[in-house]
Amino acid sequence: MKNINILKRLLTSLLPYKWRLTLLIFISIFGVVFTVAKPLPVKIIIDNVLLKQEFPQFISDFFHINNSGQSENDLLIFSLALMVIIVLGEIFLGYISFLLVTKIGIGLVYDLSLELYKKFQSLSMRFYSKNKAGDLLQRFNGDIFVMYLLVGQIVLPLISSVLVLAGMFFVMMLIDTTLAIITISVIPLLVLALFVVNKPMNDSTLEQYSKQGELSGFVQQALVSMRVIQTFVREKFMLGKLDFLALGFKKAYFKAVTIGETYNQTVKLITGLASVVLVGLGAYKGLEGDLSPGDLYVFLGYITAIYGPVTSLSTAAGASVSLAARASRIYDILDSKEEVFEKDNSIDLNEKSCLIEFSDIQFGYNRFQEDEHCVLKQINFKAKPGKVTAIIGTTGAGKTSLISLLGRFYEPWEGQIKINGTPISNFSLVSLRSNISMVLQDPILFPVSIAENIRFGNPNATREQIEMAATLSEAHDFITKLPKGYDTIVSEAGLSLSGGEKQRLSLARTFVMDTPIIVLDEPTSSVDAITEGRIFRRLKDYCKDKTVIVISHRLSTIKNADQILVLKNGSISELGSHEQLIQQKGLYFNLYTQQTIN
Ligand SMILES: Nc1ncnc2c1ncn2[C@@H]1O[C@H](COP(=O)(O)OP(=O)(O)OP(=O)(O)O)[C@@H](O)[C@H]1O
Repeated sequence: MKNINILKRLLTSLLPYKWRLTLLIFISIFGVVFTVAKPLPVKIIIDNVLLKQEFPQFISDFFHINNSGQSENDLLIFSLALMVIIVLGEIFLGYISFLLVTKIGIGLVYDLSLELYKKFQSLSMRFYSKNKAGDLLQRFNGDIFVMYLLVGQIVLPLISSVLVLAGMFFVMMLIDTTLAIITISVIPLLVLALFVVNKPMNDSTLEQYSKQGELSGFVQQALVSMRVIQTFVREKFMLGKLDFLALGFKKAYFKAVTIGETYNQTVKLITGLASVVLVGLGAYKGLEGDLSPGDLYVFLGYITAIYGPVTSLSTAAGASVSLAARASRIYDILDSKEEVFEKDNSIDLNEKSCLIEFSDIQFGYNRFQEDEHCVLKQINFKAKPGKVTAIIGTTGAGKTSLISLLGRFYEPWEGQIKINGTPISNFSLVSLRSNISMVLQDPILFPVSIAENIRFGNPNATREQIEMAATLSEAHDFITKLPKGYDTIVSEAGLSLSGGEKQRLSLARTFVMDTPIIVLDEPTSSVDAITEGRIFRRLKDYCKDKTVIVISHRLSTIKNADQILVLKNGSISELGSHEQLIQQKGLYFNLYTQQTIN
């Protein structure tokens, strides 16, 4: 049932192509006429030219041929001309329908790629913590391409095979009813075979592609972590893991192919045996004089030809099972619930200065699941414009989780975050996020030029603005020393740059955005203390009226912040200025004294 629903959904995706599809169906109908008419010229040559039989009355009437005066030569030429027309017609229609099928098929792949990528961009971070990038890539690159087969291997063969079978059945009924019925009785047997094999074929195809996804996910992860693998000398260990996954894929692949091929061969067996019965019966009827040699030729021609549409019908049925299985992997993503969504009447955030207010925030990652636990509890604080709010705390205290809520990458379980008194859920996501520049812990760069990497924060930034942002983040000097300066291409995952250089580029990308809210999550953890000091001094000037939230483990960096928020096990344990917190002699005091001694 599930497969039928998926196929229905696939078919509705053909709606934008209805006119091309209609043209394709018309071409198929013409094609059927040619296929069905194929043995007829030879039948005329055998029966009416060689054996000099008369045409049946209805044919003579239809073609206005006078039976008594028919000339063998004319008939021969007519039949040969008919043969040439049939060959040319088949070639022409085959070519046009191939082009149409390709155009529709590749169009479907294009449509779905856009839809899927759009969905990828709308899904929250929770989705990405649950799904491996490699498997998603496999679905995007591999599974989407099955759409290409929808028209070429399912819709078109189904239509043309049914039409060809109906046409042949009609002509066969005119010649011999018994043989026609035996020929058509093959179809229920094929349906039975498909019914038996449907579930195992579906399950094994799904397993095959999910194993392939796991394997490519592992390889992708290994490729970006090659340095760690080599540093820890874990090549053998990783090879063992790959071997395990590859073996799983090998087994699943073999199982899926075996089931598919068993079905194909069963189809061949059924149609092959039916052909033997038909040839035997036809020849017997020919001997008895119930079939003319020309009719027998037509029958034999159809028996061999009928194998084609019947096989393609059953192949189409088999392909639809595998297509449904792979399409379900795509629909699973398209149907994933967007945890963070916009209200219909969302408004734009359009303020020069922003007062951020966290009220009674409760949050955790795996709500309503076995491992549900609260990561943030009763968070209440305000971050004012023109002021720097620093967040510190032990590892895993919930600092990154806290700022993720501000950009609505996750939704809080309870409580509200407001900007200038309006809940952030009232703002459109685009406007909310375009007002926040965020430097994340892991500076991710793209394999494009340095200038393009910085411009990612603001596509309209001029070269001058890019260089200013780079100066602000202490990146300008090292960039100008690179062979091509700002036009140097950052290699895959930024491997050719040091950690500190990547962080400074990431900061420049943020500064070029020029937003009223700036969030920095350990932005300078890999930068030396002197450079870091210079960056923060510049930052203070730059952020004069901006609301800045900064997370850092280096207390020397944040001791000048206007307020410091100390997180402990997901709750705010201390809040105040450096001097106030030192006087409290709590966690901040301990951490600060420890770092100063070190
Ligand atoms: N995507 C996630 N899914 C489930 N749990 C998560 C996820 N991200 C973080 N956590 C958990 O939430 C808790 C808080 O993590 P968070 O990253 O916010 O801490 P942090 O204070 O920023 O730590 P650090 O200083 O190490 O960066 C941790 O227990 C962490 O394991």
